[in-house]
Amino acid sequence: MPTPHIAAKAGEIAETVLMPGDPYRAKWAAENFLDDAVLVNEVRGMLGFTGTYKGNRVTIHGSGMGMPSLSIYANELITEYGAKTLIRIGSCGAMQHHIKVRDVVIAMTATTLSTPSRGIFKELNFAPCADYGLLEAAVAAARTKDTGVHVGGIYSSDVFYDERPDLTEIMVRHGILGVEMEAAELYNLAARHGVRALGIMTVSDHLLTHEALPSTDRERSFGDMVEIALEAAFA
Ligand SMILES: O=P(O)(O)O[C@H]1O[C@H](CO)[C@@H](O)[C@H]1O
Ligand SMILES: O=c1cc[nH]c(=O)[nH]1
Repeated sequence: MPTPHIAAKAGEIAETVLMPGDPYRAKWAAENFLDDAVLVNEVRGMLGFTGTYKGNRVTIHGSGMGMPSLSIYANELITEYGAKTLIRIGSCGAMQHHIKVRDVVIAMTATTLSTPSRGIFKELNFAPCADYGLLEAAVAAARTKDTGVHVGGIYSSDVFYDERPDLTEIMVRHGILGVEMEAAELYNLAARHGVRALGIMTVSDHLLTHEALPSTDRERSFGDMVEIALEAAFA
């Protein structure tokens, strides 16, 4: 400590870490939802802040996009800084007609074609799984809000620009709620290290209707999701 990718000193990272893909979403969330937020990392522009929420210490740290990037930050946060609860606060593309843009999706599990853990699991099709206590608390927190909430399986993709309409059709037909790019490996790492993890995503675009929010909204407008994550972490 510090690590190759995180410059925070010992004790500057909280046991509870919220992880958006976007480092500027981390900044916005820290400034708007934490008290006394302090910048604790900016190596490579991957911003991390530590502050408090209702008196509880929290770090909000970017993961970057994609499972290899998330894997670097989550590994270092867990093994070097002692993170015990990691909640992804992400965006996703909806894959079902009953899900609307700006609804919140809470991931029980995440289907993949591959993850950075494939080399460890080899022939084993390990089922990445959310922490049930966090999941239950997040659903309860979400039910207190007006936002639509959906709980189920998502797809963690290695690509944003997908060239497999056949695969999308299969996932839609099997009830996958949405697509994002990090949750499966977060769940794999949490299982490996015995910590808690949950993925909460706000729908930023729709694969079936082709609606899409602008990047500024993806950075600065997903407040319900941040509050759901914070309430779940300390329930
Ligand atoms: O908005 P974030 O949290 O980055 O999440 C989604 O957005 C990125 C792609 O635009 C990927 O990281 C995907 O998982
Ligand atoms: O990975 C992602 C994230 C948001 N929207 C998508 O379509 N894909």
